[in-house]
Amino acid sequence: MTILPSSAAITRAAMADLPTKFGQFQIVVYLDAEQKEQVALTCGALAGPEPVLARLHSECLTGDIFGSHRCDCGEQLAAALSAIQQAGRGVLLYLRQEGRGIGLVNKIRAYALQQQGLDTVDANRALGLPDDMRDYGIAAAILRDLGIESVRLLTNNPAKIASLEQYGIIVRERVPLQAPANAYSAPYLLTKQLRMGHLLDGRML
Ligand SMILES: Nc1nc2c(ncn2[C@@H]2O[C@H](COP(=O)(O)OP(=O)(O)OP(=O)(O)O)[C@@H](O)[C@H]2O)c(=O)[nH]1
Ligand SMILES: [Zn+2]
Repeated sequence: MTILPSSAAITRAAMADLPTKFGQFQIVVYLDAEQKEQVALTCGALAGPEPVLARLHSECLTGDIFGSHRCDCGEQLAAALSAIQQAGRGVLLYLRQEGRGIGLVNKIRAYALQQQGLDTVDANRALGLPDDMRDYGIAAAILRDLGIESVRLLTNNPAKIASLEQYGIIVRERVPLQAPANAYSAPYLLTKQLRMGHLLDGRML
């Protein structure tokens, strides 16, 4: 495997304690090269060779903030924060890659197409956009800044593991993070399972 240089320029801009309904975190805010605010929520002492329980969470305004049933993001976010607190040591990166990197306007355009019957992959393609535009160079740079060399990654997405490893972070273990499907999210989760290679247990529909 070729290790890509994780040259993403990030600056540690601010840091404070953040008590939450899940437990005590520290929030660290970074600025990336585009001056976008990227966030790490940390729990416990992270530096060193011992693998750290980690979640790389891509921004989903509709799921994370509004409780949308179209996707599993909000539930995954809550489950990841709980799991990190339970472990007593871990990190959640909140990455500003809305809509798998296509942004909110395009994601909502893709939702409108999904309303007409396209699935999440074909909706992106109908807009002339890639299935997934995300890059994990910024995530790798933040993990490295926190002194993290290897992780136990909370994900169902093998592409996320491969991409992070390309930037030189060792993924020691995949920790599944599966939210229950509902009537709205089931077709979306089925597409992720069948067309995007997500490792989801059971039948979605
Ligand atoms: N383009 C597009 N993006 C979506 C859609 N639904 C959710 N998203 C975005 O997808 C991202 C979350 O990606 P997921 O594929 O659910 O999860 P993942 O992060 O790849 O994989 P996990 O680690 O297993 O959760 C967020 O940025 C969401 O805003 C959709 O229908 N179309
Ligand atoms: Zn979502």
